[in-house]
Amino acid sequence: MFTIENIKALEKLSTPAYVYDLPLLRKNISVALNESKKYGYKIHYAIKANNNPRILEEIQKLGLGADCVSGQEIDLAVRSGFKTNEIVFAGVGKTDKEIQTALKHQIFAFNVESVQELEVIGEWALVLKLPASIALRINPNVDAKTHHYITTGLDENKFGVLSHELDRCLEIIKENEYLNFKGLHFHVGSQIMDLSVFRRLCLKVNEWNEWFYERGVEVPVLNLGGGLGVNYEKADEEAIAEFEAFFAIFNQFLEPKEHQEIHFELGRSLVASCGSLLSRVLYIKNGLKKNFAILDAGMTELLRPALYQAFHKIECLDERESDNMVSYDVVGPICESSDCFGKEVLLPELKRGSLMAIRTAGAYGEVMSSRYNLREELTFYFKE
Ligand SMILES: Cc1ncc(COP(=O)(O)O)c(C=O)c1O
Ligand SMILES: N[C@@H](CCCC[NH3+])C(=O)O
Repeated sequence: MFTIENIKALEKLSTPAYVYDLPLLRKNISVALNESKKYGYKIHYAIKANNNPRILEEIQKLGLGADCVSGQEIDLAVRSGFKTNEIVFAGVGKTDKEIQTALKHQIFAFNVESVQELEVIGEWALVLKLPASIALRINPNVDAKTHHYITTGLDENKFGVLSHELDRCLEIIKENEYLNFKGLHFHVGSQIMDLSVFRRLCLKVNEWNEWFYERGVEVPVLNLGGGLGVNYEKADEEAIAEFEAFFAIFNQFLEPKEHQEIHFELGRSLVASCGSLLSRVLYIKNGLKKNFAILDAGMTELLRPALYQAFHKIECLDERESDNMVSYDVVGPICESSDCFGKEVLLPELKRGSLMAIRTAGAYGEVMSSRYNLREELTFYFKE
């Protein structure tokens, strides 16, 4: 059960604030590492999920690599102590400056998403006389069965090199002595709860792997991306993601060649459960049709419910059980009707000042916050 007793300066707790449970973070990641190491797999942490310096420090110490989507993220990863040769860089719109940053740091691999991008990386590598390791991102047309905004592996999605352009990519790599072919990259989506999606991914990866070997091209690394979902309903009971089942699927269905390395880029499953957004009730408004609990946090602090109609468990920390349970629409203060954390949420009777926790907010929470409406800076607490 979520408690905040350990947080220092509890009386002075200012809200809205993110609170991160570091022991839970460490436990979650150690399970992920143990399960992945059973099969010799390597994990890169997808920094986009949460780039709070304290979280990065913890994750880096545990020995994960980093998966970045911008030059800024690469710089941050390096400053946070991640090894440069354990950093991968994806994204369909890498700028020249970002490519130079990645070259300068000699990262593990560019996950390349188009022919033109590959040409530009090649040009900069020649100009700077710095080698670039290339993993080609292939879109395997596997339905991730998740929200359509976070589905990335279908033919209609913008990600990855088109299959009929792979031969051209191999030519470009062959012609440029500064480009080294490192392997293949796949990522079909996020918050994937149906694990059969990963079985289907494996079957596609096997076919593509074969395609390269048939052409006499050795593929040193297969990077399967991330996407493992978390249980937002069972914030405490299932705080550790299904790493055992996840990695076992790849072990069962993937057919790597000898010496081929298998990498993953996990974000959400590593950090979601350790974060909660704390907020206080500003006002209660008992309407004709609905009761509204108006919080001091809104979509500016946690965008996921407004953007994806995502569910996050909402709890009152002052009183958990009551004979008098009331149904509330839990909303924020922002001038948007989508600024709603949950509709008809059954909670003990709330009052002005009630302390609330919006759970499983450690991934894509703080990083997606904004200052819209000129909101104040967020504050943070850490359970040590
Ligand atoms: C290329 C890539 N790798 C890794 C991730 C991390 O995904 P997740 O947080 O679902 O594990 C993402 C985000 O969806 C991504 O776009
Ligand atoms: N921002 C999304 C995840 C996107 C993953 C990045 N490709 C979420 O909050 O669920």
